[in-house]
Amino acid sequence: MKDQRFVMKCGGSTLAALPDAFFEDLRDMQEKGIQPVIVHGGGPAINETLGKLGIESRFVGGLRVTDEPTLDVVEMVLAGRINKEIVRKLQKNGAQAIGLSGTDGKLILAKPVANAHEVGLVGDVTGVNASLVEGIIELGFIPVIAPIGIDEEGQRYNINADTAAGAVASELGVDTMIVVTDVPGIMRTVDGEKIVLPQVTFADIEEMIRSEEIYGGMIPKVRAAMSCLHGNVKEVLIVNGSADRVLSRAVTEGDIGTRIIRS
Ligand SMILES: Nc1ncnc2c1ncn2[C@@H]1O[C@H](COP(=O)(O)OP(=O)(O)O)[C@@H](O)[C@H]1O
Ligand SMILES: CC(=O)N[C@@H](CCC(=O)OP(=O)(O)O)C(=O)O
Repeated sequence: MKDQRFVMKCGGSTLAALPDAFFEDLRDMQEKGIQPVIVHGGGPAINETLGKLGIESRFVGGLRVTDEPTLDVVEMVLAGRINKEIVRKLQKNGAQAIGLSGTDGKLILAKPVANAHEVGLVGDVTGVNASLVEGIIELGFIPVIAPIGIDEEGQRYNINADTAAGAVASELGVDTMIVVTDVPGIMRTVDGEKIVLPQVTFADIEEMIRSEEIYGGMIPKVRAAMSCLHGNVKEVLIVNGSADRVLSRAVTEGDIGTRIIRS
């Protein structure tokens, strides 16, 4: 990786299980002058809290159907519980971190998604306050960003965390985005055996979506990957968070998980 800066998206599927070693790895990278920017999810924790409140979770095309009461819970869980938990774990392992939501300093500007009539207050990113993120990095902190967006009128939006991370990576102009999840990469069954594909192109992805070999939560990841690879981002890596030294291996060696490239 030429760039010393990268964006990492950390999925809710894996957050609770991330070992201390994962955060120590981030600390070591920070000490070496590598600058991670973290965007996180938290879908399972949102489902759990909504469930406790007796609110049913509904998804259309992988996006949570979000009204104002749901958005209160989404913001509370993502910008409160999960964001602060990540910051605490980083600090406990010797890294320096500051947590913010996309609404702070209008970090993530958003507009309603095209199918807002179906999903409600779900947003697409229209802009990222890159200078705010850069300012935090310059101060020596890892920015930890919750995927809530805001528009110029002050309306909040729930944004899929993969989509938010892709937009942040694009706007910061980093070379690499690393998507940390609960599987070792994009998998395919070959001769009855499940294998991890070391590299996939856009054409491979489109074919695997058509054949339903890529489904569910993997779809927003590959779509966000393709979208940021249309811009300045050169590679997106999908990796498993519990693999040993996964981030430094992804950043320095790139020999882990699935690499998505333009062609
Ligand atoms: N081809 C594929 N290879 C690997 N995982 C896949 C594939 N297609 C769909 N998936 C699913 O995508 C899931 C990861 O997405 P998701 O659960 O939304 O994670 P996260 O919370 O990290 O965003 C995997 O656990 C797996 O069930
Ligand atoms: C619009 C939308 O669906 N937003 C997501 C935001 C969190 C997320 O994306 O978390 P994961 O990365 O863990 O899936 C949600 O409400 O669940």
